[in-house]
Amino acid sequence: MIEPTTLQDVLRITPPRFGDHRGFFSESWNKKRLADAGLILPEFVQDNHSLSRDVGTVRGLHFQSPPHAQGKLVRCGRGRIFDVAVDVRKGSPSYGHWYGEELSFDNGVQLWIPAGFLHGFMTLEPDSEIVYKCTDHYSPDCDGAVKWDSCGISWPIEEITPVISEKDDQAQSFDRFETPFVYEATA
Ligand SMILES: Cc1cn([C@H]2C[C@H](O)[C@@H](COP(=O)(O)OP(=O)(O)O[C@H]3O[C@@H](C)C(=O)[C@@H](O)[C@H]3O)O2)c(=O)[nH]c1=O
Repeated sequence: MIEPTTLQDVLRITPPRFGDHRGFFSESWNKKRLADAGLILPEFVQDNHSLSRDVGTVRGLHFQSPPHAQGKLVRCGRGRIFDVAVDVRKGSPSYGHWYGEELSFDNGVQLWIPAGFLHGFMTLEPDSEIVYKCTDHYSPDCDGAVKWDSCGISWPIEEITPVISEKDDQAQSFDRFETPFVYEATA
């Protein structure tokens, strides 16, 4: 099932799961199935997987600038995360707006986040894992971050100090961020 979100071009994808007495089987990515449903995504060239030990770990908000901008197809492999996209396409009607949703091992929901959005997440269970496909390779020279708490996002756990990387702690705030992305209206 492919569903819109409150952000144009960010999509929610829920692949079917076939359950039986052993557990379930699911095609977590099937290019043809999505194309048959009308969704043709750019080619994926890298798969990423990270583990976050503590509840309240925040990674983000990240982006890669052109020419190595990345679209990401994100899911939770274990545990639960609150995954967020922020529209930073200059000229977009929803510039600066964010969308967040709980992705979990149990719900199997995926988010398609195209280039032009910041991406980040907060873990809601210990030992949560995120798995995501990317449309461009990692490019440290194009890597950038915006401070996780500078975009007005309503994070689900507000009462704890998040576990974050030094890089994310020193990230620029959203009001100083000069976006390298430009909105291109789709038909
Ligand atoms: C992102 C990335 C990192 N690395 C290395 C660099 C560094 O030594 C180590 C950890 O990198 P980071 O601290 O940037 O990892 P992390 O904070 O998990 O970064 C990720 O966050 C989420 C929210 C995203 O959307 C991703 O695109 C990516 O930016 O892994 C790669 O080798 N390839 C990659 O694609």
